[in-house]
Amino acid sequence: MSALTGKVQTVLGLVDPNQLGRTMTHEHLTMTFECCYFAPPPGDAAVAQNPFQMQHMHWLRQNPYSCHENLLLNQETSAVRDELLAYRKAGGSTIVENTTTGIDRDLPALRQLAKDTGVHIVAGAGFYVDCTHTEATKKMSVEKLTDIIVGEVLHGADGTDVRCGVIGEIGTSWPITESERKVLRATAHAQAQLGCPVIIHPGRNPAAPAEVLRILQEVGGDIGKTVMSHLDRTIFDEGELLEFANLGSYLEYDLFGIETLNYCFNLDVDMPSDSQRVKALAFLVDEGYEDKILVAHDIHTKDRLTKYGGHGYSHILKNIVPKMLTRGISQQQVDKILIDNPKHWLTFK
Ligand SMILES: CC(=O)NCCS(=O)(=O)O
Repeated sequence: MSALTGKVQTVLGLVDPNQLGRTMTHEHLTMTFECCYFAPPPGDAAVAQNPFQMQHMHWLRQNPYSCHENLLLNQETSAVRDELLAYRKAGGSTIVENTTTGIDRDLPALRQLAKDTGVHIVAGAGFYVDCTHTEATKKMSVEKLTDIIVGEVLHGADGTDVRCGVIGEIGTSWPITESERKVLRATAHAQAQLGCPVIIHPGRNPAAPAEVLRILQEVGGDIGKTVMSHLDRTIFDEGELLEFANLGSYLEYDLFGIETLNYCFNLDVDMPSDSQRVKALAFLVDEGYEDKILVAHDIHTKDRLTKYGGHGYSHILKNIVPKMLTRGISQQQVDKILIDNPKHWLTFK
């Protein structure tokens, strides 16, 4: 039992879990994604230089990672503030901000956004994928990494007194690297000490999510308090999905709004449409997993902001929820996905 037990930790302090309301469990409000820059298709170098014009927006949505400027969400704090006010108007109340070390977490900005908008913001502790680990990070022991993560939750991160309320998104690649394995072990140790929520970014392979859970479990991680993100681009076969769901983590569909034809990070993947995502949720509900489902947009590039004609942070509340209700998911089940499941996950043990 600690001071955190039974509470949720936001960037403005501890709150009662019943205050959270509708929650997006995987968003970014300020970050950079230069680590994942992907060269434009042959012949498209010129448009990639300056795509923020109406006639290029379709290109940008099909090639979001091929324009440097699009990867700088940290330049859009004012637009994000407006988005959060719109999110509240649409009935949203809480956002879990998954930016970790390696993709430019900005805790003072998050605290200011929470103050300006009244949205509860929960910040993430820990480290993103291997290619963003510094040489110093790669050399750290599991014990040192654990101390850093625990400190980010108990005392504040990045030299601030802003405390993180979840561990993650913890980044993993496929295959999982040695440095990422150490971070995963540290995550499990920190979770065992703190009783806190964990959220994982799996590598882009159907075997990745289960392998991450195996590593966490091996060193005492609490799988029932762990979210597996990005299932919409990772596991496609229904049998494999059920096998994974049976392991007991939360199941997150968090790329709502992305309808890219060619997924540049894994061309074998057919990125699902939002309709297909809703179908996957309905399937999991039918199979009895309604207590484990979470949803979000994982906004991490500029083009997805309403300022640039994108879907914004209110898309699920405004468009996806009505669709869910027409596809066999009841209002009570929607409320579980948006309110109850996030609340249970985010509450410290
Ligand atoms: C910020 C982040 O990691 N987003 C996920 C992008 S991915 O293409 O689904 O890996």
